[in-house]
Amino acid sequence: MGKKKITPTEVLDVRIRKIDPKGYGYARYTHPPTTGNLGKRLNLYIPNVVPGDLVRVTVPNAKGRRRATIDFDELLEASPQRNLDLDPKAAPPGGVPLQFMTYRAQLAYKTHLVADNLAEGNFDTSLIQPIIGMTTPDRYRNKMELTFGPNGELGMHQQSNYKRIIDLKDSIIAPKEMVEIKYLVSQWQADYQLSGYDKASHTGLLRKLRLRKSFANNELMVVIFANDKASALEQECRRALIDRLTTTYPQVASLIWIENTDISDQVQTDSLEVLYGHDYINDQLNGFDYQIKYDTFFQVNPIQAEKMVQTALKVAAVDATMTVLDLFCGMGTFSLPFAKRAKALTGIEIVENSILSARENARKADLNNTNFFVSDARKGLEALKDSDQVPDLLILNPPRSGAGGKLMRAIGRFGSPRVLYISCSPKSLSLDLRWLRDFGYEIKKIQPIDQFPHTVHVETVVLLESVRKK
Ligand SMILES: C[S@@+](CC[C@H](N)C(=O)[O-])C[C@H]1O[C@@H](n2cnc3c(N)ncnc32)[C@H](O)[C@@H]1O
Repeated sequence: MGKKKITPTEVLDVRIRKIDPKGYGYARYTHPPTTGNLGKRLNLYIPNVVPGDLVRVTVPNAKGRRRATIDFDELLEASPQRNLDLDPKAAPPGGVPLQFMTYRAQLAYKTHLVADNLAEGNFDTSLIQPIIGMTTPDRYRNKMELTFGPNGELGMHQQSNYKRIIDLKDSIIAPKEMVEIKYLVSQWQADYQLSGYDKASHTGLLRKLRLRKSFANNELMVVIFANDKASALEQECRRALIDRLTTTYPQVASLIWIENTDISDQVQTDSLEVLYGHDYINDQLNGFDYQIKYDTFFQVNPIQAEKMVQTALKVAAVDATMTVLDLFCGMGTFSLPFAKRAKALTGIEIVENSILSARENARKADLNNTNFFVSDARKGLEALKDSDQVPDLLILNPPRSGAGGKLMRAIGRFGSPRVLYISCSPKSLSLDLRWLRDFGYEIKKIQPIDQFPHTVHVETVVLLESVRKK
């Protein structure tokens, strides 16, 4: 049997051309004629770099490869877009692929992202307003979700290898006390020798740690997802978790244990036990109170969320004569401020807990002109179709995957004179908006807002008007 041919490892110096949608730097290497691999191109995807960096990489088996995802060995030349305050090798991972880019460069990158995606749909990109950024773009998140690994890790899935959990040391976007609570929980786990969940064998107790924080009220929620009930814990172990958390952090207003025995990684609930406090925390946004449960969606960056709602109100120019429909309304982040100015507002949302909160939040704000109901957005829209009143303004703020063609066509047929689309994905935004063009809608305003510094995501508020003659 002939020996398998081993092609040599190559050490290459490459310049980063751009950041791809997942946050990897992209570099291209074309093999020179002398290597006998003439003109063949090797596409390299390199984390923790910025466009313009010159880096050295070692690529195993380079000759026959077309692509490689690989860490760099050495930063040979830093791009002007690089944040030189951060040690290029020292910063921890954690869903923040742009953390090495200056914040100014991040904002420019995101503006391009919005423009490129809208240009692909042949939309007028001259309507794009200067992006609204943060003054201090660090430690802004009010929610973190960490995974327990089978070897005692507690952190994030590695981007290039989902099975591997990288223990979280720190994160530029997590509030300090969330990072400290991570250490506290890890210590408790080690002291009581509790196993982390192993997805492959479906064994191990602890699965996920979800932390939520109200910046406005200084309240914390700690949620542990486990493969068994809390009653499986010994009394002392359970007591230690509660005592350690609540004495060190008196702001813990809710500690919840959720049993999730499902084989899939989806967060689901077999049973829920409140170990301490309530099953919610209270937060505020734009002067409204919001009750947040473990599974209710709430905008993750409260400082920017306030600016986003203010922008939406300004762009849509709602007044007391207008009726509003808010699809994907969540707990009413947009609904409440809009209802305060409008004649009436209907909100539709699929998560029951969110609708219960939205009703309660509206009641606390003395808003008697709201009507919230649990439904899939498209089915809810269908149900409203037969009522004689088409709302003057339709708001939609779908998840990152977008609304999709079926719903967008239904919105087009529904025929509200104005549509306000708030999107956290320029790609799905551009795809969704193309559907509305066929129904005679034109874009009037486009406002990007950086809700997610250090990540590749960006929020965009778009106002459309129907220009079709009735
Ligand atoms: C990006 S969030 C926006 C929520 C709200 N507008 C806010 O700002 O807080 C999207 C919301 O859509 C909800 N959702 C997801 N799929 C849905 C569907 N098919 N129909 C209705 N709501 C849905 C989610 O539960 C989530 O609350």
